[in-house]
Formats: sequence, C-alpha cells, structure tokens
Amino acid sequence: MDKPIIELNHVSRAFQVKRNTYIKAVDNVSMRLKEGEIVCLVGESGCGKTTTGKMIVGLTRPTSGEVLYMGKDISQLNKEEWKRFRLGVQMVHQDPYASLNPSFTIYDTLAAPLRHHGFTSGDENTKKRVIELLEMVDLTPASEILDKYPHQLSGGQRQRVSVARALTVSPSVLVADEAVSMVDVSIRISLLNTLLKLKERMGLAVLFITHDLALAKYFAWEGRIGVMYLGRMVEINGARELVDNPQHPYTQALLSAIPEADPDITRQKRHVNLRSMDVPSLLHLPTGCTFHPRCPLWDADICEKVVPDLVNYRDGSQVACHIVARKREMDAR
Ligand SMILES: Nc1ncnc2c1ncn2[C@@H]1O[C@H](COP(=O)(O)OP(=O)(O)OP(=O)(O)O)[C@@H](O)[C@H]1O
Repeated sequence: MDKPIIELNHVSRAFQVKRNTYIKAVDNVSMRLKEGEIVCLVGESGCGKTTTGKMIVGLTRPTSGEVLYMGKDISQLNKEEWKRFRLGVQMVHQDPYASLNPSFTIYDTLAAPLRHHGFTSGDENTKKRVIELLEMVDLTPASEILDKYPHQLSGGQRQRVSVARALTVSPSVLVADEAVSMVDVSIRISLLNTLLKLKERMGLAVLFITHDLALAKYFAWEGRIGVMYLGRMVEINGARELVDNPQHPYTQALLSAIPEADPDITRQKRHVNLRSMDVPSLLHLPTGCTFHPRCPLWDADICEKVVPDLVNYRDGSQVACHIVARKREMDAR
C-alpha cells in the first residue's frame, strides 16, 4: 500500500529552443505518488508542471534521471510492461475540446478504447460499461449523453467525458493537467469533487497540475502539494502543513497572492515583499538559487552562488532554501 506507483528520481528535461540553445524545463525533480494518494503540482505558467506530468505518463522522455513505475525504470520496460504502464497511468488534458474527436459520439469515444484494449466484448457488455463510466463521472442520466457529440455538451461535461475516457482502461494513476481551468469556478469545484470520489472508490492516485494554489489546497487537503519554480521543486509538504506553515519564500509569496476569502489561507497570510515581480527567463537563469533575485530573505554569500538541494526534514517537509536550512539548523541546536 505504501509503495509508490510512480517515482521520479532526479529527473530533468531540456528542450532545444534555438541552435545550440537549450532550456531546462524540468531540473532535478524527485517525487513519489502512492496508491490512492493526491498530489498537486503548483507553480506559475512555464515552471515545468506539464512537462513533469508528461514524463510521468511516458509522453516525454527525461533527458536525465529516472521515472519508476511500480519500482521499475520505465526506460527498461519490455513491450508488454510498457503497454501496462501506458494503460495504468492516464493523463487528462487541459482542453477536452481539442482532445475529443468531434465526429465521435460520446458512446463511440468511450466504447472504442474499451473494445480496443479488450476490456469489454459485445455490444451489450460495452454499453453497460459505458453507462457505468458516465455515471462514475456524474454525467447522468447517462442515456441522454450517449448519442451526443462533444459540441453538444458544456465545457464541464466535456471535461467529465475526458475523465471517463481515461477511466476506460482502469488506470491506477490519473494525471489531471489543469483539467478544470477551462470552465468556471463552481464547475471546477464540482469536477474536483468527482475526482475525489473516484479516488475514494477506486483507490486512484491523482496528480493534479494547476497554477492555482487555492484550488490545489481544496483538492489536496488530505494529500500533498509540490511547489515548482523555474523547473525546480522548491517545497513539498502535506497540503495542510504547506498552507498553515509555508517554508519556502516562494510558497509564502504564492499564498500571499491569493485574493479569495479563504479562512485557512488568510489566517496564515503574511505579506511577502518580493524584491522583483519579474520572473526570470529559462534562457537566462540566475545563478545559485534561481529565486534569489526576487527573494526577500536572500543572502548574497550563498543564495547567488549555490543551488539549494531539496532537503528532507524530519517533519516530512522538503524544502530547497539555504535560509530555511540555516534557520532549521540553528533551531535544532
Ligand atoms: N516541446 C517543447 N519544446 C520546447 N520548449 C518546450 C516544449 N515543451 C515545453 N517547453 C517549454 O518548457 C517550459 C516549461 O513548460 P511546461 O508546459 O512544462 O510548463 P507549465 O508549468 O506546465 O506551464 P503552463 O501552466 O503554462 O502550462 C516552458 O518554457 C515551455 O515553453
């Protein structure tokens, strides 16, 4: 039960953007996802969340480091194991309009993978399972949805069809990439509730990728949140702990920027005076800690020179910050 289904060990991914010019979209990220666990990846646009998600589902290969599925490096899987991995770890994309075939009815959209992968046989059996799947994602009455085309559904309903399609192959991990960002807030929350129910019912592990820390907090309240900045993981902790006691100054800044009236967040809210509002380009990354040009705590002697490691602390938190490390060392004395 406690064994990770997915494990990233020091995973990096570079992309060539010009001749002889590469950016590191993901830099030395390590994390684990266990059965039935919820983990949210949070960070500003372009910080490497989607690339991390794509490496987890095997759509993008790491430039270095390893991705383990059930303890085995996915680059070493044989054909049969790779197929099991690709079915077991599913991704739900940002824009379901673009990812659903407009000429397929919802029934066809769900029946095709069921039949193709041999999960059902015969029309009756397939129809029963399609209805079951639609009900699982709260698209009811299912009979009224079956013959519709994607354009006849609302944005929220299309998102649910995308989730149902991912479930056709009975995965153990779902990577939901900003799956709710295209629809408005009440619908976003309702879809997150459906995902939480699926987690309970199926023991599904969910990695939810969002730039919205308030949403991550809502979704991952029983799970963990990982905060990314310019390709690196800067803090991972249980969602409650991370919101109640953010350690990394970037996490503090993200929390302080949440405008909504959220009592858990506003209670803890500290005003963070960033030294700069500009996010550096991945093409010209600052030396040392890449957050140092914006960080209110920065110490030129170390932060500009040395890349901070993500340190595991005894309370279960992981933080990559020289100043936090120094303070914790002093407190421990
Ligand atoms: N295939 C690619 N080729 C070149 N650069 C890429 C490619 N995929 C991603 N990138 C770059 O890598 C960086 C990280 O992108 P990524 O999509 O992982 O970030 P993100 O945090 O998910 O952003 P968003 O929230 O905007 O989706 C960005 O600068 C992006 O432009």
